[in-house]
Order: sequence, then C-alpha cells, then structure tokens
Amino acid sequence: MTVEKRNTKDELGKAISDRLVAEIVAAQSDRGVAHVVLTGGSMGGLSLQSLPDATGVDWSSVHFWWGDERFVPAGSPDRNDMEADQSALSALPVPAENIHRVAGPDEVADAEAAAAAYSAAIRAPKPGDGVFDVVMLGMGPDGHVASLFPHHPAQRTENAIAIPVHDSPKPPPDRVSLTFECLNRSRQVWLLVAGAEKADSVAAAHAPDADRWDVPAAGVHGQHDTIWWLDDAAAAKLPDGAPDH
Ligand SMILES: O=C(O)[C@H](O)[C@@H](O)[C@H](O)[C@H](O)COP(=O)(O)O
Repeated sequence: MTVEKRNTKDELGKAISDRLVAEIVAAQSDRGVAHVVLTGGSMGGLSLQSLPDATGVDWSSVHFWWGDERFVPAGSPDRNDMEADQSALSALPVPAENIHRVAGPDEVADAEAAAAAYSAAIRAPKPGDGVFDVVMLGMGPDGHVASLFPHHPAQRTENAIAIPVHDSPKPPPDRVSLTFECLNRSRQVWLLVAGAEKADSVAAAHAPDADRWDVPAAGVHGQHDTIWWLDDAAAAKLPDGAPDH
C-alpha cells in the first residue's frame, strides 16, 4: 500500500491524471491494451484532465469501465459517467465499443438486469486478460467506495462481479456496483480522496483492525498496488499526518 499526498485537491487531481496516462502507456506496452475503471464524484473529472493532451497512448486500445453507476437513464446529469464524458471521454478517439457503460432504466427493466449485463460484459473474452489495470474509486465521507456502503447488505454479496444495490443511503436509491471480489482482482486500486470531511474515514480505513463492513474503503486492494491519493485535508487524521507505507 502506498500513500501519495499532495497539498491541494487540484494538485492531487493533476498528479493522478498524469500517473494514469503513464499507467495506460505501461499497460499497452506490456499487454497491448489498457482497462481502466473510472469513478464519479468530483475526483472523477479531475482524474482525467491530462488524458486529452496525452502523447504515446493508443486510444483504440483503451477500455473504460465504471466502478458503479446510478440506475438512471443514459444522458442524465445524475449518472457517474456524465463527469467523465464532459471532462475527457468526448475529446478522446476511443471507439464507442470500448466505453463500457452500465445500462440504465431506458435500456433494461431494473438494476438486477443492468448488473447482469455489466457482469457479462466484464466476463466476456477481450484483449488482454480481462483484468482491470487501474481501478479508481472516490470515497464518500462515510467511507463508501463504488456503491458499497457501510452496513449495507449488498456489500456482502458473494460470487458476483456486479450487483444491484437498492435503498442506497445516498440518492439515488437504485444503483449497480462492482463487488469487492471483482475490484480486488485488479492490478492497481487507487482511492482518490480530498477534503477535510473525509479525514475520519481515511483514518478509520487505515486502522490495523479496520473492517470493510464499517468502512468499505478498507476492503479494496490491488493485486500489485493499492494507492491512497490524498490531499492534506483528507490525510490530516492519519497517525503521523504525512504517512508513507
Ligand atoms: O455514486 C455516487 O453517489 C458518487 O459518485 C460517490 O460515490 C462519489 O464518488 C463519492 O462520494 C466521492 O465523491 P467526491 O470525490 O466528490 O468526494
């Protein structure tokens, strides 16, 4: 596990997006393809800011996915994919079939059907080995990641890739989320966290006895690396204030 700390949220966003470009280039050099999982929230857009000007990326071999999606229609400003579309994806020559969105109620009957279709898309044979190279996850003040919320029963679903989530404590109530099982097969998992309102959950997730039932962010790990990208405010309650692991 690594902590990457920057003074401000803007500096953090720039550092994340520069590193994302480097990881896409590295994945393409190793396997010819890169699979990247995007996040919603305010860090979602900031994390993509360097992509439109990046050099050395073969955009025809980049696949974008989402860690979770709100079960609302395509094009709704409430969808997590809107932020990515507006901040970067619309400016990139990525083939439409490489942008793997979660279906909304305009396409399928319910979040169960959306989760099943998304699971099938993830399972389908694809270039590379189908393992996500980089998963980016924002974290809510309550410690939730994707749509895995503290003390919410959906969090405990086993043997699944993507799951429907109902009665989300944060609106909208119906969502689709990747599971811990799926997220934790990824090469790298990045937690993108800025702001003083996140400091308690950041500290709780780093406690030695942290339990993902209480703090879901404590339960996500990459196979190769787990990086906590923090601004000063979010890192303020970590034991030494400026941790390095
Ligand atoms: O699905 C959602 O309701 C949001 O996307 C949410 O999960 C968000 O990612 C986090 O709350 C972090 O958001 P910020 O990065 O804006 O703090």
